[in-house]
Amino acid sequence: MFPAATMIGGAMMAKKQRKGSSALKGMWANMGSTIATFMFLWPIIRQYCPSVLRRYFENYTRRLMDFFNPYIRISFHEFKRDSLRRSSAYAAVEAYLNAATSKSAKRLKAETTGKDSSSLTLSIDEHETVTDEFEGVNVWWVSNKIVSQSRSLSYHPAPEKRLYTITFHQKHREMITESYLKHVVSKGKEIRVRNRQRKLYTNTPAQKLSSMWSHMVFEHQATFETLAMEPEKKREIVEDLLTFSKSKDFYAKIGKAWKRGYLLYGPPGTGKSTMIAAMANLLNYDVYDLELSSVKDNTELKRLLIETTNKSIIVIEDIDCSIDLTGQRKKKTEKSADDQNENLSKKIAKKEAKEEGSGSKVTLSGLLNFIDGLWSACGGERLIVFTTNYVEKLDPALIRRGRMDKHIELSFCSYEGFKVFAKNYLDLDMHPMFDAVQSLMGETKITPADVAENLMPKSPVEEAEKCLSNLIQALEEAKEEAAKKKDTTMKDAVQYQVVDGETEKPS
Ligand SMILES: Nc1ncnc2c1ncn2[C@@H]1O[C@H](COP(=O)(O)OP(=O)(O)OP(=O)(O)O)[C@@H](O)[C@H]1O
Repeated sequence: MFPAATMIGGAMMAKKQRKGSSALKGMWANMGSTIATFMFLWPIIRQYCPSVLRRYFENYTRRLMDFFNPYIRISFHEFKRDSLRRSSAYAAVEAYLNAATSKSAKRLKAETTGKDSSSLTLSIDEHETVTDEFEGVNVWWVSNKIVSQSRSLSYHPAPEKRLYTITFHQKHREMITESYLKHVVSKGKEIRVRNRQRKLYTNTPAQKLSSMWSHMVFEHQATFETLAMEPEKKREIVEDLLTFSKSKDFYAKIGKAWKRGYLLYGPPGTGKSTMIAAMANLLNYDVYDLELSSVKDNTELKRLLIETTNKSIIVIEDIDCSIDLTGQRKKKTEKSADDQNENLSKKIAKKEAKEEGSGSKVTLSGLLNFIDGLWSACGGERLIVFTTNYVEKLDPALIRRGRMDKHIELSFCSYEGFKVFAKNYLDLDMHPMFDAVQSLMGETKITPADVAENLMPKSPVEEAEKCLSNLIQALEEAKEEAAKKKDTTMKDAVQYQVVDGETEKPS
């Protein structure tokens, strides 16, 4: 009895379900044909419908669809609105997606970027959708591209604007906006730091208008290990740099912008530029090599500063002859008597030639503002490095502590410095010829650049002894030269006394 009743009930249920599903099918079929008819008619409506009415209609259709659509979309645009600066959130999302989802994507872009230029980096191709999962919730990311048709945006470096869009169900809104997106951005930033390919930027005048940063990959191999310098001094500089890079909270606590100024001074060829490269390699920073004579005025200087990124070194080389920082353009330099001044004259003349063309109007106050004005506090983790061969020629305001926090003198090569070269260039820790080098270095001056040049093997088979004897010969020549110079100076002084004597007592 019971099973029979169940069977009848089951049959009735099945009949009801069949009826229901055929009604549902009919409804879908009707809806499908309505949509098809509408889509067929829409171009005709679009053509004859007045534009105001059409916009009104489109607007309401979108609102209606949004009302029924349970999915939320958030976009991350490559460039901030009305800005040439790349959005850091976009860059972080890009890095995150490339690492997290490129394995599941079906269409990928391959580029030779990254630390090793021989290896390929894969990233999601345009219009590709990838799924990511976070705490059991699925989200969908799409990579998009908008090609700008507007002529007014022709100055924009990228007429194609890229964006990433994330779509998720509205019931996960809180979790996605408060946890997931933070997770994506922080992970993406971490990945970027790990894969960072450091860049060397320089400001080049764009079509004689204003200068813009352009960059190339920074591949200088100098490190503090290869830098020839007294070990104690080197350790102190390395500690100073590392302490700076870890002091974000300290700078915030004392209310100072997170930046530090370094003044590197010393004769040509003593390793100022080499030290900047070693600094960048130690801290993994980008380098902005600022050519002041190409900067039109203080406003442009400010803009260039704003465009620099965190974790960077802003370098102004040969600051003493970059531009006239006293308010007046430097006059053509008179021919100086000694070698050092001759060197300075050449540098100034070269910069002046550039200035004549560019007409830089950057002033000392503009530069001081650049270093520690309000704008300089934008961003953080930046080193500002000035180099000069003639520290005494600089305006004290420019290099006072607080602006240039650390003054580092790079001087002639010491015996300790030579030992670093011998180890790096010749793989020698000790050699009987070292004594001769040490004693000559105590008697005469030689720049690290000259030591490097002499120790460089001139052919693949040249032996270490030959390189050392080249250096000894160079040191002996430098000693002789110095002695000759001293002799001439003394003779001149004696002559002068005699002439003086004669003037006092004419014969
Ligand atoms: N202290 C050093 N350690 C290692 N190499 C050095 C050092 N000083 C100079 N050199 C070598 O000499 C070359 C020139 O040095 P560098 O350009 O750094 O000198 P500089 O002080 O910046 O000169 P300038 O004042 O003319 O710009 C470098 O390529 C490097 O090989």
